[in-house]
Amino acid sequence: MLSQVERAREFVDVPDDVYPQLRTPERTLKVSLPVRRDDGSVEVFEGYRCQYDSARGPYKGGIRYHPAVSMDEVTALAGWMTWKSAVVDLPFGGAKGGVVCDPAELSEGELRRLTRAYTDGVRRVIGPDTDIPAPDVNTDPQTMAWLMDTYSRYEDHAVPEVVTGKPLEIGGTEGRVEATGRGITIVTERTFDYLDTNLDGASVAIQGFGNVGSVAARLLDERGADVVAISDVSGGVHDPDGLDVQALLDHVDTAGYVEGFETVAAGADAVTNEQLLTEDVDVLVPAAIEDVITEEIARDLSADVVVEAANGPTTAAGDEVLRQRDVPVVPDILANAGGVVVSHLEWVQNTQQYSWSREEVNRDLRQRLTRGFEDLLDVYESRDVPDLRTAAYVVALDRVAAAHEVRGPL
Ligand SMILES: NC(=O)C1=CN([C@@H]2O[C@H](COP(=O)(O)OP(=O)(O)OC[C@H]3O[C@@H](n4cnc5c(N)ncnc54)[C@H](OP(=O)(O)O)[C@@H]3O)[C@@H](O)[C@H]2O)C=CC1
Ligand SMILES: O=C(O)CCC(=O)C(=O)O
Repeated sequence: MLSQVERAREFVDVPDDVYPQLRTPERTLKVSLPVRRDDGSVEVFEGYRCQYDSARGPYKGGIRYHPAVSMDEVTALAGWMTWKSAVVDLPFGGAKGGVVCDPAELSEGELRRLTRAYTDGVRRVIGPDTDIPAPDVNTDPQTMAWLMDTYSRYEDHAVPEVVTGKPLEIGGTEGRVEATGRGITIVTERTFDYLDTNLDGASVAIQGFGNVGSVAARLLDERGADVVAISDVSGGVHDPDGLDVQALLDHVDTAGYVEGFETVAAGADAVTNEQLLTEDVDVLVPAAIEDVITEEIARDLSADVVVEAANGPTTAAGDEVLRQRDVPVVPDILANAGGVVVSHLEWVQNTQQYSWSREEVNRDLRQRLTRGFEDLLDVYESRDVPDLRTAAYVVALDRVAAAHEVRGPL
């Protein structure tokens, strides 16, 4: 993350006394979370909340449950949230949280108690005007409902605006569950317009079939693209004539994993995650975890365009190879910003006790992502920046640095 900011700095006039403040998070809280397991024993989990920068507004960012969560990971993710909010011009700073755990090994009751323990642990640093969490990997509207409920118990009244991505029944917004995947579709359309090519019939490979990957697959398919490869942690499936996305959704609903779809779908073959990432397709959409496009994968990558749905899917070395090979990469901080754009609408609705329709939400999402894309292209075309990622960081760094500067010297 710092190398990306460093590269953008060559093109932005960031005052010397502001830049050091952008290189480290403002605060990181580490919490120990005692949770009663279903067998009566107590296990202590480790959780984090990193608040990276708040110059432009309250901290904002998701919470992840995953075995690989660490302080370094949440710090990088919180930094990316800062640049993401800025590139689409939301009045937010950046944060991220996480718990080191394997949710597949926890029952619903254990997940609820873990979420309550996490909320107890971080409740003094989060709040509707200070830091507003949301879903990320392995967390969902139900997780957000438990968080909202636990936080509200301390306040003696309901505080829906402390968290976004909630169920509709407690102040969630229409369109948030689909927002990130819908945003990927909007950004992919805009990329094809820019490259003067047609998305109809374009082949797409998607790594990750969770919230973001599955919605992107469904909407890209509806939009006329051919989704030819999809994977999750179990492996992937490939069909050169296009997968039946709805049938795969049904299969995952019953079987739990993508694996095995090739045995029930005519024309589909099993592929590994590595094979999927190097498929010869028009668009590759990494929508799972960080660091999957390594230097080696980048050398073998055959896609014409990469649209980064995951946060940080490309390593610094992989990025360098793609830059040298002139493979256009639509960077995560713009491509997957649809989630936080609609989270912002949810937060505004909650603070104003108002609600917008799904059509209004989707219209705002399209407008804001399109404007973000235009801002990025303005920089890309008018300044001598090497790639779209650097252009996005120039837009974001400019805005965050300006906020620090106008708030005055130390
Ligand atoms: N949710 C949101 O609104 C936003 C999410 N993002 C980013 O998008 C990415 C996906 O998030 P989201 O869809 O919410 O998460 P989910 O937990 O809903 O889905 C994650 C998907 O990735 C798969 N996966 C996990 N590990 C691997 C692996 N090693 N190889 C291949 N696939 C793997 C999972 O498989 P399985 O289910 O089998 O474990 C699952 O299909 C993350 O990088 C997240 O930070 C970005 C912006 C907003
Ligand atoms: O909706 C949000 O507030 C943030 C979602 C998120 O964690 C992300 O964009 O990476």
